[in-house]
Amino acid sequence: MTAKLISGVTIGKEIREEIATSVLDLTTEGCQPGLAVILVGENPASQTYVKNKEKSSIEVGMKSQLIKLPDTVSEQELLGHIEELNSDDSIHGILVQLPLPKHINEDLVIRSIDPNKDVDGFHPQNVGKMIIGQEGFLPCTPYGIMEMLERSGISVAGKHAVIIGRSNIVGKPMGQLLLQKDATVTYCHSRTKDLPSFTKQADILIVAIGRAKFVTADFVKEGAVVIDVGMNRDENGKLCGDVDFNTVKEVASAITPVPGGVGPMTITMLLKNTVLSAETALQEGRCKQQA
Ligand SMILES: Nc1nc(=O)c2c([nH]1)NC[C@@H]1CN(c3ccc(C(=O)N[C@@H](CCC(=O)O)C(=O)O)cc3)C=[N+]21
Repeated sequence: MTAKLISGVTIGKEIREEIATSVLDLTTEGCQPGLAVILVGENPASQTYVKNKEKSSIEVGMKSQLIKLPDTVSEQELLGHIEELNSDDSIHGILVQLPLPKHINEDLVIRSIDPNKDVDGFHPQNVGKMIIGQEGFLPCTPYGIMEMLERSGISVAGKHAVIIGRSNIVGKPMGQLLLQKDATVTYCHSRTKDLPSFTKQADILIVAIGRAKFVTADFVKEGAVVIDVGMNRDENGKLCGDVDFNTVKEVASAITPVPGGVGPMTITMLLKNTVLSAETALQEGRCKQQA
């Protein structure tokens, strides 16, 4: 059996077309959505991601603002930039690229972002709202995965979803979103004993561990849906996921590739959240009238 490919590029493109329409409407109404990205330091991977975000936001017609700071920047100065963006009515989304240098307190930085502009969905207020099912910004990677499943016609209710990884930005919220759609959810992590005994039960397997090609065919039940959140470099320096794509595609019923899977969806949902934020701002009269 060869699995159906779930393309984040194709599904992302479909959603970005919807987003572009909303951006045009908002712009006509005097509220062009604006996304600000703060990048601290010169990490090449981060620079690539940030460039990608900037390009994508411009493609859908948004205003994009990139603030580049040296990795010696003080916490106070960084907080000053966030404060300024918080009170800028032409900015609806603020993203501070993580990770930050060690001398900066990441939690403090995240908490300083106006929850109404927290398009990453990392602020504790948005995390709390997600857990109790209230409206707020959903974290982009899990949100993108839910959209991929839905738009691929994969139902979640009653399915056993097994998640490998328990980070605050992927694993934990992923389980919550799946639970909200009535999946039975199991979390696995680095201390889980006999990992394959759990993953082999999965109807939907979400892999977010950060180890290249770690999940092989013997971890996967015949017919399972496999979502690869990994972003690694293999021995040849090529981008690869946490899933051994070539063996797993022979047992899975559907699988996401890397690149071209979850990554593009993460950026798509960032744009979606920025549009949602601008729509709220317009409704609440917080939108700066633009030329
Ligand atoms: N505050 C914050 N928010 C983030 O959302 C955030 C972050 N910090 N720090 C880093 C991670 C990583 N991340 C990616 C997004 C898209 C791709 C992506 O589009 N990847 C392409 C390939 C890109 C390439 O060729 O390198 C793909 O999978 O096809 C990758 C990685 C967002 N992150």
